[in-house]
Amino acid sequence: MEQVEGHSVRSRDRASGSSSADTGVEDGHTPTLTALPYNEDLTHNVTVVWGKTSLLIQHDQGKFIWGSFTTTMGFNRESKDEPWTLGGDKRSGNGLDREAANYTFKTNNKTPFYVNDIKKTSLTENQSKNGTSKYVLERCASINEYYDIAFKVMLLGDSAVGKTCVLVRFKDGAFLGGNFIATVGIDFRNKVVTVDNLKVKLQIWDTAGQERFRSVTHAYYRDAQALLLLYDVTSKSSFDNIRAWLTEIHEYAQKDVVIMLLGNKSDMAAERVIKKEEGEKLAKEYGVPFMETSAKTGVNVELAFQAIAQELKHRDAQQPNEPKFQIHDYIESKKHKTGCCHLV
Ligand SMILES: Nc1nc2c(ncn2[C@@H]2O[C@H](COP(=O)(O)OP(=O)(O)OP(=O)(O)O)[C@@H](O)[C@H]2O)c(=O)[nH]1
Repeated sequence: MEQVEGHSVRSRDRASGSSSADTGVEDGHTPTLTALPYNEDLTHNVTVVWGKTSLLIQHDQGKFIWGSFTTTMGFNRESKDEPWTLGGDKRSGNGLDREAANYTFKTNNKTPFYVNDIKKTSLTENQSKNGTSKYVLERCASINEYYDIAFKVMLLGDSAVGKTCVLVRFKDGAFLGGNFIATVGIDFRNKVVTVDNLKVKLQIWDTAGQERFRSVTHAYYRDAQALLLLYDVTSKSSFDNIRAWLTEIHEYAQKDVVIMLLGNKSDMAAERVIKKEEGEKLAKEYGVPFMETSAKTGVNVELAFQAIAQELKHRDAQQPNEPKFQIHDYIESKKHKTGCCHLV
């Protein structure tokens, strides 16, 4: 059976290689998919029930995350640009997660809104001076989201290059600062992106960079349709090891796997030891697309995954006489559109 982070399987699924019916079970919830009528200016009364996410994480990842908690919302929206990310605020847990309360949300979201689970400290505490409330949307962002096709993507690279942070930035729009906690083994998150009006689910596997987990992660290579290979622009060894990673990839991955090289932590200008040109040169040598990213600022993170989704979708739908999708051109065209400040 397909391993599901928590999302229903509704259609063709390249990630599992099979076609599956809707299981109806997502993130441990059994969602009720009753569409609420669209209202330009919806106000939702939400009952907040605390503690479920901790149970979920315990179940999903086998660990209890103590000391912090964030809002979790189950909802449906057309794209990640919909107006739900009202701001970000991570706080320490202080026992409030045993409380229950009624909060009111106001939104002009155009898509039906489903509430499965909302966690927060206190609404009054989080009301900013101008009266708007702040919420962090995490984990359930794509709950209930329909998709047409799915692919497996893997994040690879040395320990501490920022794989988990890049994934969290892409999935939740947040940065995991603070103490570094190395990934143990392998973990994954799903995210649905839109490519030419098609919903493409990316099942993204976050691997442990530490050598001792290598044999575990090798087993997952062959199922991946795309690999994001990361180095840290402030770490020469992580850059030097890219060649070894590519050798492993050629040994264990599918022959036609899509590979993209990412130089992460581009925000750390003062500590940088690897020039952007060096990354470009290496990528060119191996014929793979390249960009510098920052999980901290978000620069190019979305673009990297979007480009992968584009490439995979086009490959899947490719007709024999059709010209191939040019991922390099796509990246360059999008980079230029983001303007001066997002270029690296
Ligand atoms: N400044 C900055 N720090 C980052 C960035 N990405 C990650 N970090 C930090 O780098 C450290 C390692 O990040 P992780 O994402 O946990 O690294 P990883 O590659 O998943 O590590 P493993 O799980 O051991 O393979 C953390 O302390 C992050 O906060 C970034 O883009 N900029």
